[in-house]
Amino acid sequence: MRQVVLASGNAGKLREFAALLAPLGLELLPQTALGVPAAEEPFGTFLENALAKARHASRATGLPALADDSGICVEALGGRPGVWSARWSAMRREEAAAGRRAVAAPGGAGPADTDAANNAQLVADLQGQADRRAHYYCVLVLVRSPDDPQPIVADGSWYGEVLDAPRGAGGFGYDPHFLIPSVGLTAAELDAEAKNRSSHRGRAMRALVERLREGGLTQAGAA
Ligand SMILES: O=c1nc[nH]c2c1ncn2[C@H]1C[C@H](O)[C@@H](COP(=O)(O)OP(=O)(O)OP(=O)(O)O)O1
Ligand SMILES: [Mg+2]
Repeated sequence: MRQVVLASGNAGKLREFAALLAPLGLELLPQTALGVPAAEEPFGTFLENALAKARHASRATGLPALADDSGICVEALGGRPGVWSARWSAMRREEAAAGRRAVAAPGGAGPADTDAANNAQLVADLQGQADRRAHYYCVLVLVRSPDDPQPIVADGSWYGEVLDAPRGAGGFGYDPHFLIPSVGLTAAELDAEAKNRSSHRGRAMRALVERLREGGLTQAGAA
């Protein structure tokens, strides 16, 4: 296996993957460069959404595909935004309009909200809340074909706290509001290498590489 489609349209993720995967000698092709439209991600688990994204990109291109589904899970919000992270501000608007907490599945193929809107929503949700604990979660799924019976799966978490006031210009998404207490910096204040060393995505990627080294891909005839 040399060419792999990256089943993501998120520029922040793509930058991080380029660094994380450089040592593997794989040629990574962002799905956007191949004209693959965003997949639906309607499920209530990160795993199911990642699998759907990987299959979608592999089916569209005929290539192996790697997908990432990730989000921020906040203790005081019962683990939300979670799988709704990319569409959190729209989700909360819909809930407010409906006057109740939504039970429906996450956002389908609708466009993600801007980071600024999602961050503002999260800060508003935590107004007056003393418990700031949160973690990022990332699951990666690699399929060799759209019908691969043995998807390779790895995950990772990164623990921190949500800050009201943003700090830092690196990273993407919720990073300016995500404080790592042990270093006293937000994820957006870390340089790219430092973020990859400790992030949910970095951990998941290293676990995935471990799986690949165990023989997953070379045995499967996709080389
Ligand atoms: O390291 C991170 N630093 C900050 N924010 C992050 C991170 N990792 C995930 N996140 C947030 C961004 C987005 O609000 C959601 C992912 O949503 P998710 O559906 O997996 O990605 P996406 O829609 O942006 O792109 P795509 O589905 O094409 O990969 O979690
Ligand atoms: Mg998405």
